[in-house]
Amino acid sequence: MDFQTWRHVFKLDPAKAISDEQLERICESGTDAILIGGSDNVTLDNVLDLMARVRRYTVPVVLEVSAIEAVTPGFDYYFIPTVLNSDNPLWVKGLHHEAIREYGDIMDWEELIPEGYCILNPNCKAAELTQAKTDLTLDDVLAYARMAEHFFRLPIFYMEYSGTYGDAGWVRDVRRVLDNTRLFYGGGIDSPEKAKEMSAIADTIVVGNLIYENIENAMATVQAVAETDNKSL
Ligand SMILES: CC(C)=CCC/C(C)=C/CC/C(C)=C/CC/C(C)=C/CC/C(C)=C/CC/C(C)=C/CC/C(C)=C/COP(=O)(O)OP(=O)(O)O
Ligand SMILES: O=P(O)(O)OC[C@@H](O)CO
Ligand SMILES: [Mg+2]
Repeated sequence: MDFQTWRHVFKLDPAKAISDEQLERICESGTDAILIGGSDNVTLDNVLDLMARVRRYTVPVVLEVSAIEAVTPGFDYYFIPTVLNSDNPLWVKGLHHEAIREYGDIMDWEELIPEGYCILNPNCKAAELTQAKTDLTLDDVLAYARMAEHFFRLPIFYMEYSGTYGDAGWVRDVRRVLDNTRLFYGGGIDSPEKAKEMSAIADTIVVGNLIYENIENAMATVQAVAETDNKSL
């Protein structure tokens, strides 16, 4: 299992309810992985509950850590966001320092995958929580992408438009400046057409809210990505 080959990922929010039947469809959909994460009300109880339910299936499962108290063993990977466009150091490296003080001795570093987030929707919860500076120009975003790849050498640069569909032109320009860092795109994918458009550009697309809003469309994004490649960029 290697996250570097993933093209489609579903993000499940531990704070939201999902039926067993819907969860089965998501886990057996052919998606490359299930990412468990959210920006608020993430507790150890709801993470453990969702992990146990997803573990019935063979799909890889990742915890995207947003709260230290909800970290628990049993995941294939731990994705750790650092918000590059926040000027509050807590969200860049502060909580990370605290968590490494707590778990540094027992950590399997191979399972820990840092993600350089650039949050671009000013109205999403994650932007509000982390005080992200979202009034950015394309040049600002390109600089964050280059910083992720060449300065911090992060394996993932995540363009986060959570809740709204992003600018495909910007995503394309960012993709063109990245060689080794993988570009994740997430936000507002609510149809197979949008999944196709973004997966023709980004390395990996993340589908979140749609799971809870329109499960049929969510399922259709998997096939749409399977039919799309991003080789011609
Ligand atoms: C015991 C054991 C197994 C230990 C394993 C070792 C391990 C993994 C230790 C943890 C190490 C570590 C460095 C942890 C980091 C701790 C931490 C809390 C870091 C801060 C992360 C961060 C910047 C969070 C801010 C919020 C954010 C960017 C979340 C990402 C997910 C996201 C944007 C979800 C979307 O949110 P949603 O709820 O859907 O809201 P909207 O739809 O409104 O956007
Ligand atoms: O919920 P949506 O808008 O699909 O966004 C997916 C993901 O990027 C959220 O962190
Ligand atoms: Mg969400």
